[in-house]
Parts: sequence; C-alpha cells; structure tokens
Amino acid sequence: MEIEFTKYHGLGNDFILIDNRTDRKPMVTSEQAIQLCSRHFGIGADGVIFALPGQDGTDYSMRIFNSDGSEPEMCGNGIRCLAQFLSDLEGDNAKTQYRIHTLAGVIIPKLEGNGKVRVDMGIPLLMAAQIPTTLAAADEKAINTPLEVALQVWQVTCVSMGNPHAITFVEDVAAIPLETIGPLFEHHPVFPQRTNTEFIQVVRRDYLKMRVWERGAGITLACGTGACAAVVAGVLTGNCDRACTVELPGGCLEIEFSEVDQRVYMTGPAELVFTGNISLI
Ligand SMILES: N[C@@H](CCC[C@H](N)C(=O)O)C(=O)O
Repeated sequence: MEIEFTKYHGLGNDFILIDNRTDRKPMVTSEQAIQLCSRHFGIGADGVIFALPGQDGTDYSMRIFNSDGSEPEMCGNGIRCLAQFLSDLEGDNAKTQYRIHTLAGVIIPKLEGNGKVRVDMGIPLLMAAQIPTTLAAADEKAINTPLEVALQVWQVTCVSMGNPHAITFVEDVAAIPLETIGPLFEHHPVFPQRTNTEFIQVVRRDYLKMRVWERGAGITLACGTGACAAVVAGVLTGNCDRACTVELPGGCLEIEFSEVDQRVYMTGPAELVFTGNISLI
C-alpha cells in the first residue's frame, strides 16, 4: 500500500504527518511507524502523527507514535505541526484555531499568522500517581526529590503535561552525558510508564536552557511538553518566572504558566519540510 505523507518540524523535532481524516483507525501500524521514522531505512523522523476525525465535539483528533513505536498521550511540537498541517490541507477554509482531541484531553492550538502557533496546553498534573511515579506518595508531589541515577543523586521534579516528565536543574546542560544517562532515567523503576527527562540550566529567571532525552525517541532537538513541564518545575522550585524563553538545541519556545488560570501556554514555530509518497512494507 502506498501512502501520502508530509514532513513538518517544530524546532528540529520532526514528524511524518498523515491525513487520516476519513477513518478513525490510523493507516500505519506502530511497527510500520518504527520503519518510517528510521533515519537510515525510512523517511526519518522523531514520530508519526495522524490527523483523525474529531470526537466529543472536537474538530479533529491527534494520535502519535514515537520513533520506537510506543504511543504517547501528547506532543507539544507535534500539535503545532498538526495545526499547520490541517491549515495547509484546508486551504481557504482553514480555521485559525482548532480543538484537538488527544489522549491527554482537548488541546487548543491557535495559528498566529506569522508562522507561529500558540497552544493552550492545559493544566499540568503534579500528583505522583498522575505522573506516574513512585518517587512520592500517590497524592503528593515530587518536587526536588532525590533520585540516584548513575551513582549520582539528582534532585528531580515530576510534572505531567498529559505525558510524564522528570526535570532536574543543573549548572551546565552542555556537561550532561545525555546519551548514557537519558536511558537510565527513562527506564528507572520509579517511572512505571517510563519518562521524558529534561536537564535545565537557569541562565536568567526568564531564560532557561534545556536538553532533553525523550521517552521512546531518545535525544531530540526540542520537546514542547518538556519545555512546558520545565517552566512548571521551575516555578514550583522557585528557579524561574512564570513566563520564560526556553532555549533548546533546535531553537526557542515561549512558555507561560498562567497565574490566572493555572494553564500552560506554549508558542513556537511549525514548518513544512517536504511531501512525498511511500510504499508500506
Ligand atoms: N516531542 C514531543 C513529545 C513526544 C512524546 C514523548 N516522546 C513521550 O513519549 O511522552 C513534544 O514536543 O512534546
């Protein structure tokens, strides 16, 4: 079977987008997604995203496979790319704002008309059972909680943006051996559904530098949910302001953890890379 796809990226976090608007079942299996994401044997991407019919009154639904074939609840850079993809598909009839059903609830991206998409990412979940993690009692928060990884004790703060994040503040992000330490965090037994891990350097109270090891994808150039979780963790630990620029290897995101409604807002780019057809094996 041959499928049409479009590749987009958000700050180098890249995705294969598939127009699946006429069927609730994704036209690619998780095994096929692994192959499509392969940078040597496929198209190459951090994940495959499906634009599916809406449900419960939403315009559309989003599902995503990570490059290892696992299915996360949400993807921040991915939902900006999805909004741009839908707008490109709809042409003159495109909306400027979409209500998208995800496994993390309804998420609302808004195209700003300048190449950037502002996303209402919802209210972060902080209780240990919601992450999930056993680092604290089920109905308590894990904030600056010690965790031993690679013979070193890290102060870890856990935040769910629908998907799990473990955030640790460090002096120098460049010095973190991400390739070796990332998988140890991801598969640590205190995270029963694995975790994304963000290492954060506070440059100023309103400017953070971040490197990320993503669950199911490894090192990526950016992670939208991770940047949101990092600012929430920074506010909880007193490390940063509620509005921050987060610098990632692929570029910058603007994040606001609103004092008014306790929701997190993320603004960043979504860019078309190329379109193509590929035969699924
Ligand atoms: N890159 C994404 C997050 C994708 C999902 C993640 N790997 C997970 O398994 O939770 C983002 O921009 O948020």
